[in-house]
Amino acid sequence: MEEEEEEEEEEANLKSFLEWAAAVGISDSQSSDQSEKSTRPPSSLGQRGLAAVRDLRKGELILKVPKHALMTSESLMEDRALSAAVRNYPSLSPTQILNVALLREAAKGKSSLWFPYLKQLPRRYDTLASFGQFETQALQVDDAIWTAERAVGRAELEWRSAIAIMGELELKPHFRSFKAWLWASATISSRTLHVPWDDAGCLCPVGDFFNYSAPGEEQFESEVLRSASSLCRSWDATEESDAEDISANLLRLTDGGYEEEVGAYCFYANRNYRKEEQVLLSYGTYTNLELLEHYGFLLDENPNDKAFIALVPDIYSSCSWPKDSLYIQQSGKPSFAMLCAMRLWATPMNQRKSFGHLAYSGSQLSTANETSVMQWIAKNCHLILENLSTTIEEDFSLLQTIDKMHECHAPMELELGQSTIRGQVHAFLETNGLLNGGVVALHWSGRTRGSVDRWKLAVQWRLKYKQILLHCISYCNGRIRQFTSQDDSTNRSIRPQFEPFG
Ligand SMILES: C[S@@+](CC[C@H](N)C(=O)[O-])C[C@H]1O[C@@H](n2cnc3c(N)ncnc32)[C@H](O)[C@@H]1O
Repeated sequence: MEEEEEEEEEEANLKSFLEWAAAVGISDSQSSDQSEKSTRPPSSLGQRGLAAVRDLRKGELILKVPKHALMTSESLMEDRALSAAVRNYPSLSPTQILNVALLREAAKGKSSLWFPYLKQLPRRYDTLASFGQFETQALQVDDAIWTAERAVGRAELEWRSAIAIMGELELKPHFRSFKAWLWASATISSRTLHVPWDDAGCLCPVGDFFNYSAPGEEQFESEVLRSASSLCRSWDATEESDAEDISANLLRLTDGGYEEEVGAYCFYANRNYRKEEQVLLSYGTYTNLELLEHYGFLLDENPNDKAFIALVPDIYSSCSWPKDSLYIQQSGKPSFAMLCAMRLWATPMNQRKSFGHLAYSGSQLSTANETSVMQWIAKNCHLILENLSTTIEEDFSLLQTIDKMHECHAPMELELGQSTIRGQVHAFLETNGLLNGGVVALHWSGRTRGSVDRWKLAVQWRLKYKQILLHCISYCNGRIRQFTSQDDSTNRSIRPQFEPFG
């Protein structure tokens, strides 16, 4: 019943928002003819989003949001009290200012110009900053746990340093709370679009309804090759020099932007769409952990996903590649830089200089060297998988159990086969206060549903991580098998400097 009421309320909010959007001139077609409309919310595709109402061609303008409808720090500063207060706190960052301004606007209720927009915004987000202790630990991998803890810590720090201005603005305690701050900062993190005049970006009504797809290969390659061409030039065209390796941090692709001459934020179809298909936008190139951190979701198939494994300090110091370029790709293949760095590291110190050029060009140095590198990587991926507290199979079962928990709302009806899973479900119920004297509480509040969703995201993330490591082991073993079945015609007599399986 509670859920039904919520859905009805959401529908009503969406309806009044769309009426408001049309009234402020947000338009999804180039003409006023309704048959020319290109998109409509909501999509019938799970996530709230935008669907094509007719076939769309690549490059076609699909949405225009005039500047006066954008919510930016600049537009919100028309509130004199706000702009005066902001002047008194020069150390606040652009994002903190937008955060405060958003909370102040939300606190105005119906008297805000953006009320219909604010009312239909999600009430809850699953970005990493909203992860509790249990959900954070469920990520299992140290790097990810650290990223989540950093996100929470940063949000808290930013909130603390904005308490004074929120007090000066006399925001009600509810809007000054850390919970409200997290809501505003997740709204900004997951919904703002880039504008040239403010680092905090803008909230773009209707424009923020587009869901995400990773940059398409075609689009990705042309953009990457263009922006990375200068780097590529110095590299040999070896099989490892795929564009993905070089470019990950070079670009942030989008399919829309603010156009000064039009005075509006304009969105274009990034490919052809069939009628009823969901129109997606590429917010940029993100790993699953980054998507989780900034947007609160992850992709089942993310071509930009990466798994980082701890390398010995000597590897980092023996090369000039930045640490974040040394990773395993979604396919399981080590990144170009990771291969170069490891080949060099596996070269005796006195030969590194002479083989540096070859290593940096992405070439294999010798069969022995390559075999050692592959063995080292495979062995370490194995060790990591062994040391994580659940296996891939257990994570799969746990995800099924979590889905059932969602459906039946009463976990005591669940068949909890494996003891690891039983233990994890028990820990979840206990952490969320759902075990009343050993009996599972039947009432699942919105808060509990949020915790279940975030827990599921954490398990999905760690499962993807483990699958990348597993693919990597297969990749390395495949390479080793290749070497053992072929003559070492490229052996340049460099001996590995370590015994991987010592
Ligand atoms: C800019 S909003 C897009 C519209 C959003 N779905 C809504 O309900 O308003 C970005 C948010 O949409 C969701 N989202 C976007 N793309 C997604 C995808 N491919 N899969 C799952 N969720 C997605 C995430 O919650 C993300 O934080």
